[in-house]
Amino acid sequence: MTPLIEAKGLEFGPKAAPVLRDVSLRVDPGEIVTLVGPNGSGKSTLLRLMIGALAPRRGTVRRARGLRIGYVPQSLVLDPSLPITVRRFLDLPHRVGDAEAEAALAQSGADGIAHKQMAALSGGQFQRVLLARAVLNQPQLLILDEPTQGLDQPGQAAFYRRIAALRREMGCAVLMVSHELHVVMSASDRVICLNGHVCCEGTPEVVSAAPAYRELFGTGTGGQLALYRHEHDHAHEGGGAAHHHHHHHHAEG
Ligand SMILES: Nc1ncnc2c1ncn2[C@@H]1O[C@H](COP(=O)(O)OP(=O)(O)OP(=O)(O)O)[C@@H](O)[C@H]1O
Repeated sequence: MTPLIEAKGLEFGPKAAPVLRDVSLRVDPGEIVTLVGPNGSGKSTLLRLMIGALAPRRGTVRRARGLRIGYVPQSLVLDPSLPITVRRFLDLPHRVGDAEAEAALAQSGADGIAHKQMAALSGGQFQRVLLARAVLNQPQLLILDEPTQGLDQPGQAAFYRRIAALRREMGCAVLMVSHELHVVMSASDRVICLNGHVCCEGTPEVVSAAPAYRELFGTGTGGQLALYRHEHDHAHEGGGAAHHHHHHHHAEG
């Protein structure tokens, strides 16, 4: 299958302290790929390289010709002293028709709030409006950076169900960052565990059984991310089913 987007050998950040090293990643049409990894492991940076907002020091990102990407950023701060309605927000940066705007809001579960002020939205509504803006151009690839930050658990579950529904309706692929491991594991076709480099990747079953993943996230955390920084390279105990990338930059004990 021709990938929608394919990154090869990405390096980013200072040579002495790279943020990303030798990261390769592809997304095929229609699949849901989730990036997991500790804080500061380069997940947002990788997404920004994929959309072309950042340039890698080395490596390439190839996008399918004419690829339409819808991007939902990790956070977006709007100046509350600048009033703007949901409807007008959807006109940024390009004006859209009323029918289009309404359809996107409905698809994103944000119907009926077009007249509201952005500053007056709840966290969940705000995320759905960001999603509506991302689906306006009928993207073939939706890129979401921790889209459920600040939502409670039911809100998160509902948001991911909506993403799955959008994928079915629009046939788009999804590349997202999530810290919600149990959601990731149930909602993804493929999981990529990042820690400056790709530690392991594969189906949720394969990744959750991989030693590298277990070392990063532990097994007894009840689906919550362990919030420690993974400073050393994991040991690659032999025989794991996951596709391991070997990058031993320093000695392991
Ligand atoms: N433009 C940049 N140039 C150099 N370093 C950067 C740049 N942007 C981010 N970084 C650094 O890259 C590292 C990874 O940041 P990034 O936001 O990608 O991590 P993350 O995995 O998304 O983290 P979190 O889970 O906390 O959101 C951080 O140490 C950050 O300071």
